[in-house]
Amino acid sequence: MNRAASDTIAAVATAPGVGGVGIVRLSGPAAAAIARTLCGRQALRPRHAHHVRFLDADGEALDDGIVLLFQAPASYTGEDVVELQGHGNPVLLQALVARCCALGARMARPGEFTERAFLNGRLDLAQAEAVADLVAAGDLTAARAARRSLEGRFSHRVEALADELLAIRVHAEAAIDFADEPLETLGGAQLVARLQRARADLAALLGDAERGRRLRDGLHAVIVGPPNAGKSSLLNALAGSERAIVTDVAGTTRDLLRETVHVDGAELVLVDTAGLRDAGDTIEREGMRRARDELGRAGLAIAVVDARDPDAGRAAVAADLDGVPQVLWLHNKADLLPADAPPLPDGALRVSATTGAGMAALHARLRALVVGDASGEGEFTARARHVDALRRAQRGLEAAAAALDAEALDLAAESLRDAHHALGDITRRVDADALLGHIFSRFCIGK
Ligand SMILES: Nc1nc2c(c(=O)[nH]1)N(C=O)[C@@H](CNc1ccc(C(=O)N[C@@H](CCC(=O)O)C(=O)O)cc1)CN2
Ligand SMILES: Nc1nc2c(ncn2[C@@H]2O[C@H](COP(=O)(O)OP(=O)(O)OP(=O)(O)O)[C@@H](O)[C@H]2O)c(=O)[nH]1
Ligand SMILES: [Mg+2]
Repeated sequence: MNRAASDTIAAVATAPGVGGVGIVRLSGPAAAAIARTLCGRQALRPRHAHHVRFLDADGEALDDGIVLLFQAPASYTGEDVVELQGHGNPVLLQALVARCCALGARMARPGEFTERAFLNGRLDLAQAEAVADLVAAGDLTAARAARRSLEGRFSHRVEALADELLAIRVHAEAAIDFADEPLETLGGAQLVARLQRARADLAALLGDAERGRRLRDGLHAVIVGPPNAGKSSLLNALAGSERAIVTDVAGTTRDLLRETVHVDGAELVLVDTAGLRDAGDTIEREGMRRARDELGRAGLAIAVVDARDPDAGRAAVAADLDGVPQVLWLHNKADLLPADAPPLPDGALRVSATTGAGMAALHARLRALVVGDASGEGEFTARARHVDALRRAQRGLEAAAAALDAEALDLAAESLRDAHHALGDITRRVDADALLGHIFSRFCIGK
């Protein structure tokens, strides 16, 4: 496999705009030569910080800064990498990139450094995706989870399972060659037991990946309830700022108001909506229509009712909650309740959006709804792509188990292959050659 790139890429690696320091990164076979010319030096010592002047075509200094050379393969991309660390002025940094291009580099596409790291085997595909997730993480918990994926925690579990499926495939393929014999004599019981274990491992991995996906993508939570229940006040309390207009007039909110909030490390895309009731002018009715529309796409409904008359509130919105995957009932305005208030229905929470009472318990519940109750350990980020692949693998293993049950070995082997390939799609490290290698090394001697 020779995927080594022949061209050298350049880009500003730091965020756009003015900063203390700005970095231009080069990667590829000409990176070191370009850097030597640009810095006017005969040689650059790898992994050594040289303070130099970055020179323009006429030998004039563009800037002064630090140059760093990472020699292949010990670099981020696996190629020669050079960093030009200059002053954080975007005009200067662009001029440095232009100078690199004049000396033989070309502008990098978005993600191309990490793509090269993947193509050179420094990262697998899931790890490369985790780099983007780490950079985009909205808080420390999400960043920690993305870092675990980047370190390979998710990939290692996928690969361990892929290895086990490979072994099961090898066993099944071998048994096909002796199809005249009964499956029992070919270790059929062992095969079934192994497959059973793999299915359990896959189910556990799928659960963790689904939580990882929610950690990354956030949960789409729609706040609904009758007018004046305190929906907009709740949005403001969760957002920590006065985003929505709050008044004591029923029917204040009409438009949908969207706000991304982080609750104990879990991301929620909150949507405030118009109060639901059988009244209102044309504008309010359009607001309610939008609220119901939004509910149809929600992963969670946060149903807010007035704690002093929760039954009326529930009656007003219950019909609209059909089909919403999860519903959290909030009895708001708890501060106005008498001390001897009746007990809450199961799963409901009492809060006060204005005093903050009960908000800590609400945070904990929301976090659990997003990422589950699992302890912090083992958390990693995942993407919809990964969850889809794991589901495909799950369907393959189910089909394989059914085929084995019917002693249809050919079919079982085919489904096992589908499942194995689905896992391979996640890291893109499993390929046909690996299977062939295993099969030939184990079964072909003397045959
Ligand atoms: N200045 C700077 N800071 C940075 C990066 C960078 O590229 N440049 N990174 C960019 O994402 C992140 C760090 N990631 C990196 C990953 C690998 C290597 C690297 O050179 N790896 C070699 C050597 C390993 C070693 O000696 O520890 C290797 O893996 O062989 C460098 C940075 C965050 N901070
Ligand atoms: N005492 C008390 N008042 C609250 C609480 N939450 C909201 N309110 C008050 O209730 C009134 C209505 O609050 P909003 O947040 O506008 O209610 P809403 O559900 O968004 O109402 P609509 O947008 O009209 O559907 C305001 O006067 C708030 O100050 C609470 O927890 N305790
Ligand atoms: Mg409102």
